[in-house]
Amino acid sequence: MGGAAAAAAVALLAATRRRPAAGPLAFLLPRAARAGLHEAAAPAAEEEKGRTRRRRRRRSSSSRLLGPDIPDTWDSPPRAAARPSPPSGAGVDYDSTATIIDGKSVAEDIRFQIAEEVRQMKNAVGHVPGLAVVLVGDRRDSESYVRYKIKGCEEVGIKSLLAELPGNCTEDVVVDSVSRFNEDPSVHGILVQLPLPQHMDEERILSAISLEKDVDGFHPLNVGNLALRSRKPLFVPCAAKACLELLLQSGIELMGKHVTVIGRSKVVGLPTSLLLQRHHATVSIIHAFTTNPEEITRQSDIVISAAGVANLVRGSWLKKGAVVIDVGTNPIEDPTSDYGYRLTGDVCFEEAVKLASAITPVPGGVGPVTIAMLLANTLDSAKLAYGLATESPEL
Ligand SMILES: NC(=O)C1=CN([C@@H]2O[C@H](COP(=O)(O)OP(=O)(O)OC[C@H]3O[C@@H](n4cnc5c(N)ncnc54)[C@H](OP(=O)(O)O)[C@@H]3O)[C@@H](O)[C@H]2O)C=CC1
Ligand SMILES: Nc1nc(=O)c2c([nH]1)NC[C@@H]1CN(c3ccc(C(=O)N[C@@H](CCC(=O)O)C(=O)O)cc3)C=[N+]21
Repeated sequence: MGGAAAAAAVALLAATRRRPAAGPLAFLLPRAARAGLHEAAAPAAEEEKGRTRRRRRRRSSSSRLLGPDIPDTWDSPPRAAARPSPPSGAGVDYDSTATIIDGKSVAEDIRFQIAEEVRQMKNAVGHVPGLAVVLVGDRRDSESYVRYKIKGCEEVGIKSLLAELPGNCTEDVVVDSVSRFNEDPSVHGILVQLPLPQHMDEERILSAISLEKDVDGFHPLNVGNLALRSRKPLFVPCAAKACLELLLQSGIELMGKHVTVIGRSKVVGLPTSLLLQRHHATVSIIHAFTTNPEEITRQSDIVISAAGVANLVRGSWLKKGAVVIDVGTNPIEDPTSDYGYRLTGDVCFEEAVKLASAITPVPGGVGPVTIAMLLANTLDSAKLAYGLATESPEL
């Protein structure tokens, strides 16, 4: 963001007020056109419209945004292929009163706040946060996700560095790249994009990231501290934080609620279930060996799915009024799309939206908030490095 735009963004921030009390989810309803950060320097009339929109979307007081947060050795059964698609709901009136939780809007608010804090940091210490991304190989999906992360950095004024390594390089080359970023004082966060090529020892590479720069929160010590009630991790994995942020911002109570998490990976399922327990939810975990998963989800107030299986969660898996958070991001063939495929979640949206009280879409739900949380973790890391914070914030 340029100087003028940043100044306008500050003015805009100063003009915002807390969200007026409305229905708990009213401020997250989708809107036709959402002002991006780049529009902060828009002319006065546009700016006034932006202010009104932002006022409507102020964060709820229960949400905590910025925080500086076991090896998986089980054998997996053969991975279930994408389930057969249910009848297409395209163009159909869903006959639903569910709130569609707008992740893009939540992410935009978070980025807006981060941009302001980055500006303040620059004024205070003359430095901005830095995020280093290590990308090994040429998987198209990984390349896209890395692009989103770098674009997110640009939008909020975080410096980004990218190390692109060939898929056939050695593990040592990746570890060396991580080590260089560990030693670079302008880098506050290091992310090694997963999955890594099969010949590499993921645990070894992730453990090479210094604890203070582990903005993905995958370091065993960060995972362990997340699991222990008396401890606090430096960083919490971004997708888990995103799920909690969406629930809290949507005014959804967690204490004593039965939440089912589908998936137990270190990227999403495991940290999400641990974070939910810290918020006093009663958590059930479903994985690939679970029998009759639908019996568990049918009893759940909240279902969070991160299995990576398209259309796994059908309407019949949900109780009426359940809240559904769909983390799954699965490419499925679609000859009508420009690229020949489109992204879909784990949840059969057309069926679930008829039963749920609130639901995240894919795309436009958890994904953009995950990226925003990566920026938040990087900012928090830089705050600690420059002495602007003394400990990681509450989870
Ligand atoms: N939107 C976002 O921000 C993000 C989205 N994602 C998406 O989330 C999904 C999951 O990602 P990730 O956790 O990295 O994936 P993994 O493959 O590492 O883990 C998947 C988990 O789901 C479980 N699982 C797989 N199939 C089934 C099934 N049929 N029934 C029940 N459980 C099942 C597995 O069980 P087991 O442990 O027994 O093998 C495993 O624990 C993917 O679609 C990914 O693209 C990921 C990160 C962020
Ligand atoms: N070290 C590491 N950390 C990760 O956090 C990590 C990773 N590796 N490897 C892959 C998974 C996946 N993941 C996503 C992040 C954002 C979107 C996202 O922004 N999705 C958009 C859609 C994007 C599109 O349209 O292509 C959305 O849902 O709206 C999706 C998936 C993070 N992961």
